[in-house]
Amino acid sequence: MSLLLNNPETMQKASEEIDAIVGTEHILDEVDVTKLSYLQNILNETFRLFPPAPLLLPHESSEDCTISGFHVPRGTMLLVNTWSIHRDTKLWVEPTKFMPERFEGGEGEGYKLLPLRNLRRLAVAEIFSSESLRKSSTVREEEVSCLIRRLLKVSTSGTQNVELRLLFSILASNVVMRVSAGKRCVEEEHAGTKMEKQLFQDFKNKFFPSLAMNICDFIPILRVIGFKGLEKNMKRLHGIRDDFLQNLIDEIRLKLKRTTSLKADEVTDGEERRSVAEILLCLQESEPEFYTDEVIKSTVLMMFVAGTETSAITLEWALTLLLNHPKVMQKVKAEIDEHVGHGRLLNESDIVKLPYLSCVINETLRLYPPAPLLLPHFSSEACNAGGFDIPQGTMLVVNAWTMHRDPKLWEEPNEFKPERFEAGLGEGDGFKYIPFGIGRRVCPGASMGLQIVSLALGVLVQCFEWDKVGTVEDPSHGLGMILSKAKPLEALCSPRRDLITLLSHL
Ligand code: HEM
Repeated sequence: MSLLLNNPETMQKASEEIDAIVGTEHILDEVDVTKLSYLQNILNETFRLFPPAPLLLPHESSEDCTISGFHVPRGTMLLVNTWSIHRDTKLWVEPTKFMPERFEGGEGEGYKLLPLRNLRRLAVAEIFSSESLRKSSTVREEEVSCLIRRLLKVSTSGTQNVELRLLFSILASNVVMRVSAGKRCVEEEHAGTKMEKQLFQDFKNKFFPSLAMNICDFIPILRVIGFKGLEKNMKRLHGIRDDFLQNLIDEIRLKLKRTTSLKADEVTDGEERRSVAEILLCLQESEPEFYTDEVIKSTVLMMFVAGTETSAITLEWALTLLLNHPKVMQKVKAEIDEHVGHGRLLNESDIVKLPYLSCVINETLRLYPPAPLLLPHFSSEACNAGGFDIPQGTMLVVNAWTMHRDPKLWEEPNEFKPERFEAGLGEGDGFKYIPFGIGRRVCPGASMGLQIVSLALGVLVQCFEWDKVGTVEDPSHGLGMILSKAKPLEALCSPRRDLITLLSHL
């Protein structure tokens, strides 16, 4: 009540909601309360700012356990400081401000009320570690083989013009979906059918909201004043995504129950590869308060959204650049022929032996970083960046695109010259080349993204002859927060003669 008295606009908005939903015919009752989402946001925000039990009640660990990386012996008294979690600047935008709107669209229900830093540590240790990456290599190799089979099917009768954007997007989405949730986004049996396009479009609509939604991440005021019915659309989208993700994890939970009652350590130590959702569901058994369904859904969602288009777009740009630079294409091919040969398909363990292929991918990411403005960052304290005083709580947008093409930092910055990466990046060069961001919020999936792109590009060059459809493949890019090619890539493709025998066995 005190907060409402001090915030008359919020009071007004709450009373308008009650008038609209309850009306003046009867006194508001408990059934009405469930329909009053803004009122509930006010309560959530009040609990966040003034939790009645800021230290919760002391808990005693009944057995040895690990909480967020800390070993907690049996019989330890545990105090949870809700007050500081709820006012942590790394978790909340303007945490001391009373803003019930922050809970709109379900935001804050799950992971935001949890220590995100710990979740990130978990992500790095369990999901993106080199061991997890190694275990998921078969997924990437199988999906790349699927792509090759598709290309082979259309091109065995002779050189064919193929549209690659959809194929690359399906490849990346299937890999990320299998790694995160254990199943494909589109099954191979639907390859090339209308059903495939429809299924994939449905997937995209769920996880890649329109430009309007992205714009509001960068210009938050648009959320408050409303932008093209944005608030309504976001709520609708949140509902659709949430149903999809909940069904997905319920399905996995059921499967886990049916098969075995594995414990998390058995799951992570074993050789068998398990999806991220499966690992988290097993951890849920021992730490249900931390690994809630909300946390699991958020983690899987984050992987879909951040991992699929970025990888697919990089692959599309890389092949575009190779088509426009036949000498570079030739050099990549020669490297693969020398180190892998024609007797077997290139696999992930070959990538370290292909430094020039890596240079091509680095140079692609320099010229066309898929997230040219990275993600918006927020200054948790006042600082000075590049000579500018940045007050605490400022939204910072880093323009990686400009840095990657700055003539003070790069020689002939607009030229495609993979050789510039041959000597590796020197100390401090990391700050001028940031396709994955840098620092604490650096992309945790960078290694996985690089593996997807390197493997797919390497195998495409190893198995097929490629050519442009016209004289030059148009390198212009579209508008948006994600730097995709303006015109989807089409190319002429035919199987390499030397590899016909190998390809016929795929
Ligand atoms: C070539 C492929 C990729 C590129 C270029 C890329 C790039 C980026 C960039 C620029 C950011 C923001 C960093 C910042 O603002 O400082 C980011 C964040 C993120 N990326 Fe990637 N990414 C790629 C692949 C992946 C993959 C495959 C995954 C997981 C499956 C992934 C998961 C994430 C996540 C979860 C975040 C958010 C991290 C946070 O907020 O702390 N990315 N990525």
